[in-house]
Amino acid sequence: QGKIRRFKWEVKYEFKSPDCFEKLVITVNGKFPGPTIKAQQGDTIVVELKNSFMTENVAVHWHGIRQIGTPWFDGVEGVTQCPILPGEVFTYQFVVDRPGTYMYHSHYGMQRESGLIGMIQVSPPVTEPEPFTYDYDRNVLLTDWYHKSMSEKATGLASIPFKWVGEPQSLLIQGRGRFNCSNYQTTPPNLVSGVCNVSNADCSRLILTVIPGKTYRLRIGSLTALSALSFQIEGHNLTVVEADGHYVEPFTVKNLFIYSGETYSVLLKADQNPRRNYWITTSIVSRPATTPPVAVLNYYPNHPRRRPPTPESSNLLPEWNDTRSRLAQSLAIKARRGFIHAPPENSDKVIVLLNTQNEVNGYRRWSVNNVSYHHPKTPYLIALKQNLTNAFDWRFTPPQNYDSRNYDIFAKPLNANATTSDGIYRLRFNSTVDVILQNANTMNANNSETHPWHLHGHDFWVLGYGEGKFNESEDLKRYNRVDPIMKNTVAVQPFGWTALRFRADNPGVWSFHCHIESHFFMGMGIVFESGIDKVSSLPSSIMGCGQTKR
Ligand SMILES: O=C1O[C@H]([C@@H](O)CO)C(O)=C1O
Repeated sequence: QGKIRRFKWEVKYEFKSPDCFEKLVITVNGKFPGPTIKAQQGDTIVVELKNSFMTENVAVHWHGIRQIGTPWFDGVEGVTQCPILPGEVFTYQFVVDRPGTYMYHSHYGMQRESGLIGMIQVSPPVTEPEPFTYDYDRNVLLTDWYHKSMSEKATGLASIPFKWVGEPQSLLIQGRGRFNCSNYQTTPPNLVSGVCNVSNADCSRLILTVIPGKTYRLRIGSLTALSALSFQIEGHNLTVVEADGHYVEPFTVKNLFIYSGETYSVLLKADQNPRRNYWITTSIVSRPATTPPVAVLNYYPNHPRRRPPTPESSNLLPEWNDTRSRLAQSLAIKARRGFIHAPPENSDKVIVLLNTQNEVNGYRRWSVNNVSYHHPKTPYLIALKQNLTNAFDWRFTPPQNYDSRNYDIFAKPLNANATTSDGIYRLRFNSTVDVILQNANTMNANNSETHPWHLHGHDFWVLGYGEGKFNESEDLKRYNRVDPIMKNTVAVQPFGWTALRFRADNPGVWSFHCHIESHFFMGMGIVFESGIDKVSSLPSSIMGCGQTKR
């Protein structure tokens, strides 16, 4: 029987300068990133959330928490709940059932990238210690940062002509980065006037102080809006021990690749020359962009402000387009011996999901099997449970086995027109489902992007990755059926495929989508339902919109 941990949160906008440029930032109780939730496996988390925005709705997703028995508190506006209106208080209540590193963030429109983010640390029961030891625990939450508002970006994506959000202005480590203010005078896309002050305390360099000889567990999470990242600490190795709440057979990296929606725990031993400090960097990979923010690893008792003797740029960064190295890390991640949950031997169903960039009525969109997703006005969970048969397109069966065999993934789509729908994928309760995420060329020649896919309500086994088009007769043989890691977020690489398997054993309605904020907004997602008849009666707090309006 766990403890009940109660939190009272107020979310609002405040002026802050996380990268020295002042803009509106969402804070939780005045903090950005929000407070860390610390709990033990089996505890119940109760968050009383007050929406103090003047004009915006909100909903908060507890990323990686499966919400077993509480599918209505998954926090996805349009899927599991009506949005929380300005001035309202909404109470989330759920059990954290597994130890590990998780995150929380807004799941309303593109609001996540305005700053409603934070971390969740769940410790195991004392009788089941973790299979590694460390002296101290530190959060390293990574984000990319834009100076335009969420509304401006979302409006651009939903306009004709299409206005792409572009690359972020900076990267933040624990909410702090550094924009080169002089760029505002020189670089055309950044010609915006505003307060940019390099001596603002909000953007002072993040200092991670370590005691020589001690071991640190860095809980690294990424909630970027767009960017895939590499994280590195000059002169130090990082030993990966956890991914998305599952223990990893330890392996060592110099550059940790991390996609939006993923968490990793790495062990850092302070075993280098203690008479100096070292650069900590993160950089964008898989897109040709550079905005390296730099933090400092400070060896106690050196002065935290003492500059490392090397240039900031001396920390070796991977090439942005080195897909092979990223794939190599993904392939190196295996479940830890002694903690392997073998996947079911066979699946009941295989769903191939072809990821394409398209147009729908002249609007630029992303589609899955040629269908671009949009939220209904009445959340699915309520519509399905209450049998509201005209709340969304119940008759529509998404093309689960869309014939992608003849689709040329290396070319721009021949016919780029897709359709749009709010139809869902209904899965037999307790069935085992394989999903093949198949990447393809975008609407630009010779271009394919990285997409981190996040599944709500479940963890899945990552069975395999590959380059090119998935080929059943060949690639099935390459699946890892022995010690695959379980995760909730996994990347599909440019022109590649990723295969995963999960058990549809959590009654509810669950979103499965690209964790790139603008891609989901542009339709890159689907919804799974299973076991709706096993969902107990819904709390009235999630209602009040669409057909649930009284
Ligand atoms: O969705 C996207 O749109 C742009 C580009 O494809 C538009 O031409 C881009 O880089 C995306 O990720």
